[in-house]
Amino acid sequence: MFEADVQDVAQLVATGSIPSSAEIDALLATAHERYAATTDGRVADYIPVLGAADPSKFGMSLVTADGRTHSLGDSAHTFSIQSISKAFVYALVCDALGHEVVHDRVGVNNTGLPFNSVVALELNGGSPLNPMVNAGAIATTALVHADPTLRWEAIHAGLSAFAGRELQLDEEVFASEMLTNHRNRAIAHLLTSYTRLDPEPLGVVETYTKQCSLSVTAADLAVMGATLADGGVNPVTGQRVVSEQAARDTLAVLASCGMYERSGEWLFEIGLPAKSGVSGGILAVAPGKGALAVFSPPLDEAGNSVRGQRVCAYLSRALALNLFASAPRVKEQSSLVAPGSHRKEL
Ligand SMILES: NC(=O)CC[C@H](N)C(=O)O
Repeated sequence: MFEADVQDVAQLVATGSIPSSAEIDALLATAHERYAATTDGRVADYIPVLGAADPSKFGMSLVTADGRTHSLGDSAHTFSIQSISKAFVYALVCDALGHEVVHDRVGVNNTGLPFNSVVALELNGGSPLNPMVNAGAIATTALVHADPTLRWEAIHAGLSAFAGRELQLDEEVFASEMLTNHRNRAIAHLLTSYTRLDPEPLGVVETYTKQCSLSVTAADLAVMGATLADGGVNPVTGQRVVSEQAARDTLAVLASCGMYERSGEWLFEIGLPAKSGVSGGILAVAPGKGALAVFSPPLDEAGNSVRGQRVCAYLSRALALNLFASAPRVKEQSSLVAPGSHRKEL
């Protein structure tokens, strides 16, 4: 899908080298121009208030792991973070409890099914399989704290630290989703029946819905992603938000599950850990380098922003960010090859 779309894109930055600020600005401008006229995709409306989003809004922001920010278009437009929150709540839980706890309760494998699938739970004996689908995210949110007030405070403070500013709750989105989140309530009850949720299920769904209703901009998301790219330290504020291990764990889960049932295609073609949300945000992280966030509400069938995916495909290629396209000299420095050793030619 994306390969065909970006076949004409030249790699403008040598693999392994650091692009200049002017190069990044020029590439963002080209990406914006290239995809501004795209009309594919549909705005999500199963959460009623999201259906009123302006499909023409289009913004992007790139923050490097050393804290340089580049933004374009509607990068300061606020929208609810939705499923992108799942990545950061997972990071906070891994930081506090260690990944083993979430691994036992949730898992790290792709379901191959839509993000709000009930069948996926039933097929797997009540295991949500991963923390990026709704079932796994609800189970992960439950691990933050058994007390609902402390649970919300920890999530609000944690996600704000990732963004480097205090994030606000979008009350309208929260109210709209609380009126219509019957499927998530069913999922939480099912998790309880499988003893995968300790606190009261509806209380956990309320916290989960709140975390999804936090208001962010593309610029915020890029800082949040750059914090993961920077091993858990927010490169703009300098604050350590989570451990290096928790940041690494999160990026690994984003690579396998962040784009739901399209995660395989995404990794194959774009080669970056990423997370999408139904309000139209996409965040792609280049470990050690930085993060790119795009906001554009029209979505594909899997619930991923259409323009967002295309911009990421374009910039991953132009900026040589694909993790699997490593430069030969990186290979020589790898600890897997002992210095001075020569592998026998096969
Ligand atoms: N994919 C998403 O962004 C889904 C999040 C949304 N709050 C839900 O639970 O359905």
